[in-house]
Amino acid sequence: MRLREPGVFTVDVAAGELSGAATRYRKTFGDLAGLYADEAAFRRLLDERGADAVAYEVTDHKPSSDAGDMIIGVTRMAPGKVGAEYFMTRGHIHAKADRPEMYYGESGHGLMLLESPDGEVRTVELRPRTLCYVPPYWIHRSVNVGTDDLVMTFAYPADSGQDYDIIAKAGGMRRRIVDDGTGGWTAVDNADWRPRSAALVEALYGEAA
Ligand SMILES: O=P(O)(O)OC[C@H]1O[C@H](O)[C@H](O)[C@@H](O)[C@@H]1O
Ligand SMILES: [Fe+2]
Repeated sequence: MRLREPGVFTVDVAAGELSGAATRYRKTFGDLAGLYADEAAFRRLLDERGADAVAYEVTDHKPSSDAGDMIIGVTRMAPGKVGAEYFMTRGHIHAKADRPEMYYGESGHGLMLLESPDGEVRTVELRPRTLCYVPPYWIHRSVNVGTDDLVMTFAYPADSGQDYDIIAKAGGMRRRIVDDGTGGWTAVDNADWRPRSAALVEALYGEAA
């Protein structure tokens, strides 16, 4: 049996990264076209910051993509809004939909926005030392509802994969996280959202249905 070597990494909370991790994934504002409700505000943001400005960045350790192995890393998200809508990640369901994930708040104030295949919605607030469990089959997206960088450590099974189309095909997630008018957050309906067909929901659940 050829074993992998143990790894040790440092969560650099101030830098918002996993020091020593080999891979880095960056999403710029230019990558996030179509995500936000207020398109004019989105164009203004691109003009002000430039399409290449980093919206969020992930540093992670991906030892393999084997079933039973694990990917660990750190996400850092900038604070801000597009119109009333707080900055968020693209969001996904795992390509192997029955794979879970955990997120641990390191700094900042965030939310995990979750949506089940048949359109149930949950929000979990993330603050330092909050551990959020994302169960199998839930679409998930992080939202920075604070005024500082949101930094989270995460871990998920190495064979999970990410499917982004599930959100795009539904016209986004069912709810949008917006400023409540006093600097807090509230969830509002996304008028563009369309329910998934029963056949698609069943296909996602596969043999577990
Ligand atoms: O994949 P996105 O929806 O763009 O979110 C960015 C990242 O969020 C989390 O940190 C996940 O664990 C990463 O695997 C993911 O890549
Ligand atoms: Fe995930």
